[in-house]
Amino acid sequence: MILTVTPNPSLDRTYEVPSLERGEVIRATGERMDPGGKGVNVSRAVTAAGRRTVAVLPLGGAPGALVADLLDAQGIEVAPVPVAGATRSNIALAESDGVLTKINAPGPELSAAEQELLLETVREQSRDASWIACCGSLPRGLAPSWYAEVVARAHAGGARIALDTSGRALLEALRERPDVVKPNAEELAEAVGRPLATVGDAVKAAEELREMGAQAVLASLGADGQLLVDGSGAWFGSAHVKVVRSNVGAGDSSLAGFLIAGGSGPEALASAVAHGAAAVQLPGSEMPTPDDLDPAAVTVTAEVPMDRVLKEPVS
Ligand SMILES: Nc1ncnc2c1ncn2[C@@H]1O[C@H](COP(=O)(O)OP(=O)(O)O)[C@@H](O)[C@H]1O
Ligand SMILES: O=P(O)(O)OC[C@H]1O[C@](O)(COP(=O)(O)O)[C@@H](O)[C@@H]1O
Repeated sequence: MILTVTPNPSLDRTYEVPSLERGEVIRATGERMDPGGKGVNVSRAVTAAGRRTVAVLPLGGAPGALVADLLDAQGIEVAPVPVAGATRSNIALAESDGVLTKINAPGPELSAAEQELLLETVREQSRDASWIACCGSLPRGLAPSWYAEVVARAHAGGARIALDTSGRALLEALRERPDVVKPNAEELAEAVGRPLATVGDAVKAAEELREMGAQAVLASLGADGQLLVDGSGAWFGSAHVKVVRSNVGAGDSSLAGFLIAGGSGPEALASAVAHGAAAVQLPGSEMPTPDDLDPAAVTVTAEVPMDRVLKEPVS
């Protein structure tokens, strides 16, 4: 079973708009609502793949009830932690030229009792988990060391941990040696405090995260593909994508693909790339089913193109 932990879930609202004009009334041409948050999306993708997952998440207020209903409709097993504050709503504005603008709300502050209940729920649900995926930003109330504590507890219980977060929450958790971390290019650049211009820059940054404690780094580089750097070396994976519809949740879909395929090595990287490529061709944060995947379009190589200039460099 793959357990996911999303301390700050969301109701994701996507509006399709012709283009963004500041200060104007913009009429949306389409809208959709998805249950969101990075771990929630991992659970949606794992469920879409026909594998068992349980999603632990705080839920509160009317948006929280809606997230619960949407997850129920998708057949996702949830271990909810009831909280007094309302679950946040995150907005994505998808322009017709493919540019996406996101507004992520801070979310409710968790009280001391709610924090304790969240940790206790993670502990209870961890019993038959082979992997625990801890994903997304931390809500107010949780200390930046929160994920570090979850990693330490999971390892003590014999589970492996995948961590997808950023900033201090990521840096503090590295000391507990998470089995895999999944930064995107911006998060990787922020973690090492340097810009990334080439694939080689990303490899060096990933190696630095390993020196700081990560056992493996699955770095997603948007349109440029993905890198896996672990104790035995580095691999680069990419896939041809015809039309990008929405990249919301593409990283989450990738992480799910990686874990479903065992969570280590080049085959897991290939699955991560296939899941990311499929996700960007679906609307909103819809997660791919096996029928959406095109493994033949994926290339994985140990000959990492170190000098390749990134299409989406991070300055
Ligand atoms: N514009 C794109 N074209 C092709 N593939 C993409 C594109 N954007 C994302 N992907 C695929 O989805 C994966 C995850 O996307 P990325 O933007 O790196 O992650 P995140 O959603 O975490 O920010 C990428 O590594 C790639 O495989
Ligand atoms: O916890 P954060 O960093 O605010 O991110 C939450 C958002 O991330 C998502 O999981 C999307 O993930 P990506 O940013 O990887 O595309 C949304 O569902 C959610 O709105």
